[in-house]
Amino acid sequence: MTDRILDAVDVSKTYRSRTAGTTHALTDVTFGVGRGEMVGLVGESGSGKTTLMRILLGIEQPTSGTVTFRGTPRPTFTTEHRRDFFNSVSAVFQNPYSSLNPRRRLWDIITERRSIERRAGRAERRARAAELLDLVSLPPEFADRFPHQLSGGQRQRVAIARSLSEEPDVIVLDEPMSALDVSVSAQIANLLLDLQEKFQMSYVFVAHDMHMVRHLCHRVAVLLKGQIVEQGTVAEVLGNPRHEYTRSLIAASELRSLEPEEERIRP
Ligand SMILES: Nc1ncnc2c1ncn2[C@@H]1O[C@H](COP(=O)(O)OP(=O)(O)OP(=O)(O)O)[C@@H](O)[C@H]1O
Repeated sequence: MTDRILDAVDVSKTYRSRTAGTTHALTDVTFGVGRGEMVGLVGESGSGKTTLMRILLGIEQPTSGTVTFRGTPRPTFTTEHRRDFFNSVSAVFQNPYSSLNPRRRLWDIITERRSIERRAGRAERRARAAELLDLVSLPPEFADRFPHQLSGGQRQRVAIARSLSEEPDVIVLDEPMSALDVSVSAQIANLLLDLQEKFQMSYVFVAHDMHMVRHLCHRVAVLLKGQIVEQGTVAEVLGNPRHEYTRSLIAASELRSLEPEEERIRP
C-alpha cells in the first residue's frame, strides 16, 4: 500500500505542428500528489500547467516519462486498474459557465458518470444526486434546475458535486476560482477543505497566482516554460523563494490581493 496517489515521473511533452514548429510544453517534470494532500501547480499562461493536468488525467499521453497511479505505471494498467483510475481521478474545470451542459437538469449532470459506469437507473441516480447536492451544501430542490438558474458559485459547487460522483481519491482542479469573486472563492475554498477532511481527498490545484495556493495548499510546484524551477512545502517555497520567477509570481499576486491576515483559510 502506497501513500502516493497520482504522479508524473520525468514527464516530457513535445508538440509538433507545421505552423508553430516544435514546442517543448514540458521537460522532465516530476510532480504528484499523496493521500490527503493538496498540491499547487503555479505558473503563468503558457508554462505548461494545462498540459501537465491533461497528462495526469490521462487525456493526453506524455512524449516520454511515466504517470503512476497508486504506484503502478499507467502503461502497465490492467482493465481493473483502468476502471479504478477512471473512477478515482476526477477533474473540475476553470469555467463553471461552460463546463455544465445547459440543456440538462442538475441531477442528470452530476450523476452522468454513474449512468455510464454502473448503468444506474433514474431512481438510483436521483437518490445519488440528492446526496451529492447535500455534500456541496446545495438544497435538494436544485436537482431539477438547469445550470442557467444558478449563480457562478453555485455552478462551481455543482461541478464539484459531479466530480465527487464516483467517490474519487483525487480531484484535479483547474483554476476553479478564477471566474468567481473573492467572497464566493473563499466559500468554494472552504468547501474543498471540508471535503478533504471528510474523505481524505487529494487535490492537484492548478493556479495562475500564489494567492489561493498560500491559503490552501500543503506543497507547491512552480512551472516555467515547461520546467519545474522549484517545488516544496508552501512555507519553503513562498516563505523563502529561491528562484527569481517565483519571487515575481509572489509579487504579482501580492499586488492583486489586499486580503487581511485574519482571512487565512488553512491554519
Ligand atoms: N495541442 C497543442 N498543440 C501545440 N502546442 C500546444 C498544444 N497544447 C499546448 N501547446 C503549447 O504548449 C505550451 C504550454 O501550454 P499549456 O496550455 O499547457 O500552458 P498553461 O500554463 O496551461 O497556460 P494557460 O494558463 O494559458 O492555460 C504553450 O506554448 C502552448 O502553446
